[in-house]
Amino acid sequence: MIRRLYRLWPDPRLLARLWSLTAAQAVLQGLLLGLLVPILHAVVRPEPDIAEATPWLVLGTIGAAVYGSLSVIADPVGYAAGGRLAAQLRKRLMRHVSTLPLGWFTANNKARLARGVTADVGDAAHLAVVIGNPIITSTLLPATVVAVTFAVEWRVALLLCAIALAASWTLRRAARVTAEAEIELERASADIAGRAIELGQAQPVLRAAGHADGTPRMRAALDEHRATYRKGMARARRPFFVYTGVIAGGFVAVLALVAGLLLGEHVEVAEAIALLVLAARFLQPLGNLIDLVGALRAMTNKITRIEEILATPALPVPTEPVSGIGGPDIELSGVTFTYPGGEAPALRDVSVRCRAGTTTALVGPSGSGKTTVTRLIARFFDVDAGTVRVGGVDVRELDPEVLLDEIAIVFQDVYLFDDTIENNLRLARPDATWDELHDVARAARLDEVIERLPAGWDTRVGEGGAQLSGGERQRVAIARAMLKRARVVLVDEAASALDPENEAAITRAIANLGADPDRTIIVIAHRPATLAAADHVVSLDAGRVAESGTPAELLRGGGTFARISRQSERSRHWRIANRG
Ligand SMILES: Nc1ncnc2c1ncn2[C@@H]1O[C@H](COP(=O)(O)OP(=O)(O)OP(=O)(O)O)[C@@H](O)[C@H]1O
Repeated sequence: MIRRLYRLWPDPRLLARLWSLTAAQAVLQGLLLGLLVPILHAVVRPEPDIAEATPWLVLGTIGAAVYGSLSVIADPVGYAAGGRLAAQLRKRLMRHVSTLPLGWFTANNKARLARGVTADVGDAAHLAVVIGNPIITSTLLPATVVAVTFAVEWRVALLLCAIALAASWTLRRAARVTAEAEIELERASADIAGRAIELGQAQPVLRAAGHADGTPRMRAALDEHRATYRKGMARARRPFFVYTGVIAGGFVAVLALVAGLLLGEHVEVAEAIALLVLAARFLQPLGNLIDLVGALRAMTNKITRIEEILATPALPVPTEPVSGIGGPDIELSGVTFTYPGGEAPALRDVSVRCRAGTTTALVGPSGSGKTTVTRLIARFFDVDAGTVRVGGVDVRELDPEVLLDEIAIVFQDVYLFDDTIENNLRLARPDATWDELHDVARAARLDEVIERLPAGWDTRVGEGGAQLSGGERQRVAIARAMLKRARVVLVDEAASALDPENEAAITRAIANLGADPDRTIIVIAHRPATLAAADHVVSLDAGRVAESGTPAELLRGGGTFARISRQSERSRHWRIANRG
């Protein structure tokens, strides 16, 4: 554990200093206890010899002064260490995270990162100081005491070694049982949390059925949780009792052995007293170790989570990156890709060519790989086989900043900052003039949204853009892409139903984006109007290109694309007829 902690910090000198001070104090304490032997030897006799005891007493006083000084030095070091260690580790995590592929930032991983950077790092740093020190003291002090005891009476020293072995075995068992009990408790807690969510979500149904306080399944989960908790606690406590028994039994054994040695005249009274004091100082820190088991486990979990993030491989950066592209054409050739941890490839041998200045529509059933194509172009991930080229350059050879400068992404669910519309647009180009802002707003059909807002351009859009509808947020993102003058724009058109005004506006906005002959657009299309306006359509199925060509060619071909188009046309008419 100590080694794992040490490896976690980029500059572990602070930790090393702190732990060396603690180690020095523990060893010194053990050695000072050893001085008891000659002192008691000189004093505990029919005629005490103070002169014989004096040098040892002086040595003891010097040792105590050194011990005191070490405490004075160690206290502020320990006090400051927690905060500094946390800051160091946070910096290391953030630096590593900034090198990870964008594809790593899934909702799950973002939650892991947030927990890692805040709670886990803070706790790990705090525990490194708060647990590291007692662990060092509780192991080094008994070890020094055993060494000193060997110098006095080897039989007692051997008995102490046997007690240490038994304690260590029980401690390991306690740790294992605690871990198992924790897993069981966690499982039962997750189950009960699931039932609680269900209880909340299903309230209307439950009330209607006269089960407002939950179904028998929910009550059974509660009972099960209670039983597991009781069983887990009882199981986890057992090794603790055994450990306490080992320590107490150990002391009785030492007492018996020392008494036997005294009666057999193998040791004198002074030595017997010293041996009992040494045994007491040996057993007390050893006894404390059991209290650290729980904290140690908590720390192991936190360290494992931090280590997992740090172990995620960074996006490889070329040694001599290409610093610019020619035209904005895009080419995927023979691309095969499986998501990290995924079982089947999301794309298999996919080849797609998008000429500069054209609009390509990606279509296909859910899960066919449309989003994956756009993610690979933006290099959220690297392909397993084949190449992705932007402007003729393999994206792996391109300077990552250049690639991100050239590309704008319009997600289905656009995230906006809780700021004004103006500032949300200026994010793309802070020095844009008012004319430019108005131009892009008009082209993205955002002008009509701004006109309706109470404070126009100065309207704050709320957390994540909550004040605007999904379609309106997409228009902001399209305007941003225009302002950025991105030559490659990847659009994931909103799949959910939009009101006719937003739908028409977004189709128009995408068409305006594509009006620039120096811009290539790839749009994951869900609307017939977008498909009809595309220069080229690529239809994907189960990660493969099923068909490709102009919309007219594909319609004539009568394949999947023609079928999807006809279906969506029919449902569109159906919707319109229903509205009417
Ligand atoms: N982050 C991920 N990790 C693992 N597998 C993923 C991930 N994202 C997508 N996949 C899988 O890759 C395959 C292709 O997914 P993709 O999102 O590209 O499809 P899609 O055509 O865009 O679907 P949709 O229209 O539903 O968005 C699917 O089988 C999906 O389950």
